[in-house]
Amino acid sequence: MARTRIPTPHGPAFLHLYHNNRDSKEHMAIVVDPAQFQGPPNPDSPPHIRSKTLDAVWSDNETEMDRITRGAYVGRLSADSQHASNPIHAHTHWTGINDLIPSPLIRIHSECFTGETVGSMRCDCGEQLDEAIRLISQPIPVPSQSPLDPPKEIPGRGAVVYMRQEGRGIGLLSKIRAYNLQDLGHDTVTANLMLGHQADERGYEIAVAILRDLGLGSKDELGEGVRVLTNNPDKVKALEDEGLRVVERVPMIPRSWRSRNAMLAVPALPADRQSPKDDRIPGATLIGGNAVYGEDLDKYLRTKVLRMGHMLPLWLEDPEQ
Ligand SMILES: Nc1nc2c(ncn2[C@@H]2O[C@H](COP(=O)(O)OP(=O)(O)OP(=O)(O)O)[C@@H](O)[C@H]2O)c(=O)[nH]1
Repeated sequence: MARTRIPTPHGPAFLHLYHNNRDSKEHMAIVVDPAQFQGPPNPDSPPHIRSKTLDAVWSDNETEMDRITRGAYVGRLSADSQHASNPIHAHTHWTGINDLIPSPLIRIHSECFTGETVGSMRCDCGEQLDEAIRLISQPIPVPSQSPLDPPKEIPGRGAVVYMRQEGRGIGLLSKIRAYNLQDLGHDTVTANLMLGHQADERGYEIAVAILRDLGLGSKDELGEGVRVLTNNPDKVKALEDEGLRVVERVPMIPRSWRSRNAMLAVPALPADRQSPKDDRIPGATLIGGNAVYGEDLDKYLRTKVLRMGHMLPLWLEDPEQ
């Protein structure tokens, strides 16, 4: 594996690139943990999110420069600061107010060339990737331990695991064929099935192995269960089945659905159809409708809710009804 620093619009992060022995792809983790840029861990703050394989010594003849080049350095690498990590100290356990701060926030993101690179409006994948990094980077309020202490904040911490599972695992070629079937009127689930695929062919073994390498969600780590950003209950179950310790599901609301304009565009709903806080909504119209989201994205999101059981806290209205 290798790691490097990447500045993002939401703050600094580390990009980790992983090889694996299950497939031929390179999967990634974008680690948000700004405290790491300030130097080695200290026992009074949450542990740094560090890769165990990165910090390990790889061979007897590995030089300091080899370790630095592959990313095993602490703090921010610069011409004045060039020290490889000391694997013994890289995973200092935190002795502090462990139970007062929320567990790290993570998202498993699946590759989407069309949505992320081309900016296709058939899905919201590009927005979701950016939004996930933004949400993970949000400062976390820490309750004060005595009435005399002012409330504090610590930097947001967590990771996006970027899995090379294009088209929910069916690959780009099949996804493009599925798009054409969608243009004939089929939804994303039916289009997959017509091509001989399952609705969702993704697996999470590698994603959980990456998180384990980062010390996140492992049952053997001190207090580091994870909060998972997703609306997909099957994803949460699949992650738990692979051994991830999930302490909370955090909804991943499409950004535009929350915007003021979207809310203003909501037609008045009868009292018996008020939006519940966080549950699957059978039946019904995309708040804001095509004017805000576009027809293709509208259909994509509706199918996620109505056919794949995604938990979006918004009313959907079926135009056919
Ligand atoms: N087969 C197929 N895949 C699609 C289509 N549109 C987007 N995708 C893929 O769907 C995946 C994105 O799904 P996610 O946004 O992670 O959705 P999810 O994991 O089911 O649920 P959330 O975690 O709630 O977002 C990516 O791999 C996209 O390439 C489509 O029309 N057909």
